[in-house]
Amino acid sequence: CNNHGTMRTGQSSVEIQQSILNHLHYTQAKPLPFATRNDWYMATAHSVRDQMLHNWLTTFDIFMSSPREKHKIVSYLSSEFLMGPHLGNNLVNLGLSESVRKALSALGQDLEAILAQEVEPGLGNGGLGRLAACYLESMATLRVPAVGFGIRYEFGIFDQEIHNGWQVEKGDNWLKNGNPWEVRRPDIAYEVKFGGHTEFAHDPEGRLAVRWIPEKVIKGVAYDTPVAGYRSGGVAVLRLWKSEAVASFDFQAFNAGEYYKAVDDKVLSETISKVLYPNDEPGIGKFLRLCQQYFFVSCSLQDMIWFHLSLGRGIESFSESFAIQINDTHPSMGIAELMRLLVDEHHLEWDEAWRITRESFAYTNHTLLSEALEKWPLPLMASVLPRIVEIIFEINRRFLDEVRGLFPEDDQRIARLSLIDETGEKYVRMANLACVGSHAINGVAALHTDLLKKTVLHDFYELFPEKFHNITNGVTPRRWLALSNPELAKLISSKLGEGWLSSIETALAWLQGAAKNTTFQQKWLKVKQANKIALAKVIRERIGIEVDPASLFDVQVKRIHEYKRQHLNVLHIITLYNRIKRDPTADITPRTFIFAGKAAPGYHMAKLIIKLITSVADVVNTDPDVAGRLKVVFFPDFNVTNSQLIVPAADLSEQISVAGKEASGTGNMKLALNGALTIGALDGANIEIREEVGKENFFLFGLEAAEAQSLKSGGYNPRCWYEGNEQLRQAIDQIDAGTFSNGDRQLFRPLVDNLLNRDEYLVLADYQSYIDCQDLVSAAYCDKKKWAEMSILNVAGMGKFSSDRAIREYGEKIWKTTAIIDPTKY
Ligand SMILES: CCc1ccc([C@H](C)CC(=O)N[C@@H]2O[C@H](CO)[C@@H](O)[C@H](O)[C@H]2O)cc1
Repeated sequence: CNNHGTMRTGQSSVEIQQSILNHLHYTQAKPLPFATRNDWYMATAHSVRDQMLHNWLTTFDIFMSSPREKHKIVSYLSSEFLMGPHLGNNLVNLGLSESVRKALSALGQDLEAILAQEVEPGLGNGGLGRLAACYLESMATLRVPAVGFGIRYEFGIFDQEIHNGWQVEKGDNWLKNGNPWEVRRPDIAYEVKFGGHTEFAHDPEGRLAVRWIPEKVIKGVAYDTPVAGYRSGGVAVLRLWKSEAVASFDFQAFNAGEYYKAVDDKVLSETISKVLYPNDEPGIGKFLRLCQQYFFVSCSLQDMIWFHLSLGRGIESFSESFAIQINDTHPSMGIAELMRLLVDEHHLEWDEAWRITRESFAYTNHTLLSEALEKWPLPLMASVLPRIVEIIFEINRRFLDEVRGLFPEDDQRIARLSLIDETGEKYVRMANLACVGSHAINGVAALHTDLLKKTVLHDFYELFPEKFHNITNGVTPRRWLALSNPELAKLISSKLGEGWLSSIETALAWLQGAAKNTTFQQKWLKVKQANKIALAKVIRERIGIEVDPASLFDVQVKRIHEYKRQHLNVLHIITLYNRIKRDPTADITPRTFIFAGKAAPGYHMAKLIIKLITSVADVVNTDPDVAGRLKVVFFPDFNVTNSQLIVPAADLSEQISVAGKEASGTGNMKLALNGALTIGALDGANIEIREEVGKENFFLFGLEAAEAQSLKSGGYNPRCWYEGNEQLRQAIDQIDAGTFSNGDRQLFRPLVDNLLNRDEYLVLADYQSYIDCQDLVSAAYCDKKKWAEMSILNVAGMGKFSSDRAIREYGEKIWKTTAIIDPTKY
């Protein structure tokens, strides 16, 4: 027993049984006969949490007792962490699944039912948020000292319901039953200033300094959630900030009978961490979003400085303690905030402060969509964050002086590089601030990083080529294989033995040897079939559609966005439908098309695409000529839990964004890791997946990024492609004529107009190549043996796409961190 108090970390099913009963008694305070399903879930969760907190405190001790300079802490700043449900994943990573299953069944409880009790924390929109979660788990697995800093939104991403074919958003009150995985830290709280003005003043030591007199001060309180590594004893921490009023009750106002005023401050203050913004592509930034971004970076940096100084180190060595990664531009105000803290509060000279800041920060870009680069209206930022704007001006003045030195007379370049966009309304360019204030900049896939250097960040690449790195995304094989597809994981273990889950980079390739083995192929297909039958059951129960598990499960699951081209997928479905209508005896490979994904509430074209999918489904699914050979399903409320259900059942992975638009994609990796074959263009990480699995095991179609770019800049006229292709024309005419909308010709007019007149994402240009490629897929699927071989080779080629590999690269190329070795283990 160590100095962490009584031993509560027995791992035998009997000890766990006792621990669960203890928590039911001492934590849930529920007499056994009255325990609800949620009480059993909470008690089980607390028992598992005990194990993780023990590992965390043990790891922390090792960290604190190891020589200071040896370890740098990674601070991953992200406005989103899409963690998914914790219990199942923690059981896999701690190796407790079987003993907890046994303990619960001894107590008359079923683990599956308890698992289903957990409400997932949907604190993210999509790729960016989920990547942050996979990276935290890999940092814990690799024992890299790491903290994920973010916002504890009270309401996460909305729950999606489909009413009459349309998306309807429902508030996500995920904390309604409480959250057993977090620990509130009332003693870890920081004040954050907003509004007001700045003035020069002499500080107590007589130094002239700038003082920020805020109009409002908000308190940020930390909530810690441990993130377990896979069988490494490592633990990372997710530290999320909740906004609260400094004084949660104004007694004077109350006495004066102003009851509302008494709690005014409380209500207002709590608004900052109230809800996640459901957009995954930036629009004009909202005031609250700006406050959210500044709030969590200020709390996080104050917390890092406090910890650094508590190690007895001087502020000047701050960058040796922390490697700060900003997840896209959302936390980039941290650069100006660290300057404010170092200059105004710790009285460092500007240059010294700037050295520390640059050495500390690194920036990851996740999107190429130019309109996606965040920029804040200067007047808004100046009124909310007056001191931050002054610092940004000073950073800009010094930076542009540097640039003028290198490129005299090149005013265009100066204007493009400036942190302030002065073309029309004045804006602060957050990507420019991120590039100037960081020592490293990376894209998330080879093509993406290349395009960053050539396009949106070209000027910065010319200025700081040494800063640019590529680190292709990765996903954790623990959640996305071992947890969501245990039968496939077992089958792989039968070939690779144990341990491969923490070294898939090297281990998975060994599967190649079994790809042609008939027995192994049959077992492989059997596992896939079982996953498809399980999904078919859920689709029948939740959506009321009967799908055939023997059909090809064709899956497109991701946020709804025109560049991801869900509507191109629909054009294929209509084309197949017309083939059957033309000749009902035609030989069609039966397919079940499964779509899932949320549309940003204000993104009307994306919502119309959902309506198109559900409308085509209503016609195709009930057409007697089709006779069930085609089924179209829109699976509602795509989130981590539902993704874990759908991904293992996929035969075909739709990665059909137009080349040059999808930065990387991570769904493509999860689906291939679960044996799906990919149909895709040469976009994002598709290119690297195709290289790793073998060109012959990938269904490629479409224009390449350069071709797409030149077609667009060469005056692309989509109407020509429409007129030049009978099948395409018929499909679009049907949508326009109301074939899928009970004759209503207005409903899809905006979509048809867009396709015929703009088609920014080259749907019509890529249509025929896509259809031809899909015909190859249908033919290939009929040869089960060949398909099984290709599926096995896809999984064998997924080693590179482990988030462990990506984290190792960040450690080597950017953070210069080393893992915390557990002396007891080695
Ligand atoms: C301001 C609103 C907002 C919110 C999120 C974002 C993200 C950058 C969008 C996003 O999730 N990008 C995705 O990031 C993944 C992880 O790197 C990539 O795999 C996807 O290609 C990329 O679209 C932009 C703007």
